[in-house]
Amino acid sequence: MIQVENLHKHFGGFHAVDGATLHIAEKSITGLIGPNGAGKTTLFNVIAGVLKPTSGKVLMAGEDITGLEPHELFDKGLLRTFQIAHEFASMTVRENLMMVPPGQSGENLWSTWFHRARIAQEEATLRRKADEVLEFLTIDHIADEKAGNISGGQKKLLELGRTMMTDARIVFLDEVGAGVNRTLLNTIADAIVRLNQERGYTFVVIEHDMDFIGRICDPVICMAEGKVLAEGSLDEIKANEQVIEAYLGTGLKNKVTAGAGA
Ligand SMILES: Nc1ncnc2c1ncn2[C@@H]1O[C@H](COP(=O)(O)OP(=O)(O)OP(=O)(O)O)[C@@H](O)[C@H]1O
Repeated sequence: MIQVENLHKHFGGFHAVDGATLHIAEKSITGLIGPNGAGKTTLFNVIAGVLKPTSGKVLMAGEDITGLEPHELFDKGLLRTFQIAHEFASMTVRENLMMVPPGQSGENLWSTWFHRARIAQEEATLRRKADEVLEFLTIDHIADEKAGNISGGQKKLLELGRTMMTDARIVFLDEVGAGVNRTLLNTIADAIVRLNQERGYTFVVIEHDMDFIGRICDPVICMAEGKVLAEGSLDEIKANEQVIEAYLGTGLKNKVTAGAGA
């Protein structure tokens, strides 16, 4: 579905992404792992239009989407989640969802917000959809909470919920598990798997928690120093000498060589 060909992203003389080539299969939940500084987030940001590549290509279903703006990619169903913006913290969880009507690009959110007549017209439909999303994610009990007051894990679920208000087909999730308790992490994992199986979402997930990766991701792609080192099941990745070498000395070695996915 997404083909990345010899992608480079340089910051001055520093090659954060240094010739990455990879394929993300349609309807997969692809895990992207690698030691700190491997270039995972930079790669995400280039694919999702947040950063322009230095060189290389990104294709989506054969179409060249290299360097498109995030709102153009959004219209094609490709988006990466972002933390709930500061401005939305004082709105309720349900209102945060209702701010993201299908086919509505991020750039237009504010203009929509100011055109309250249009909001009013669509409100009933949006509210119903938002409530369905909250129920799907099992966070309907916090619908009326201010988004700024909910826990880190609930915020992650809300980020996921925002994608469900759109016509998303492929969603990039960066470090979903950071600072999230185990129970909510399980809820997030379940939601990702259900969205994948029941609604045909494709996911690309960056995560350092190998249990989480092992539980939901196949295949797993390992990056190091801006390049793709290996791709396969987590067990295959864990047995790969180059991968083990890349993790040596990072403190993550034990995480990649033990436990997860086994
Ligand atoms: N805007 C920037 N300017 C200069 N260097 C940058 C910039 N963004 C990222 N880098 C550098 O590029 C390298 C790759 O960073 P990136 O965040 O993509 O890695 P990562 O694999 O996501 O790491 P982590 O797992 O720690 O989040 C790092 O050395 C980082 O310092």
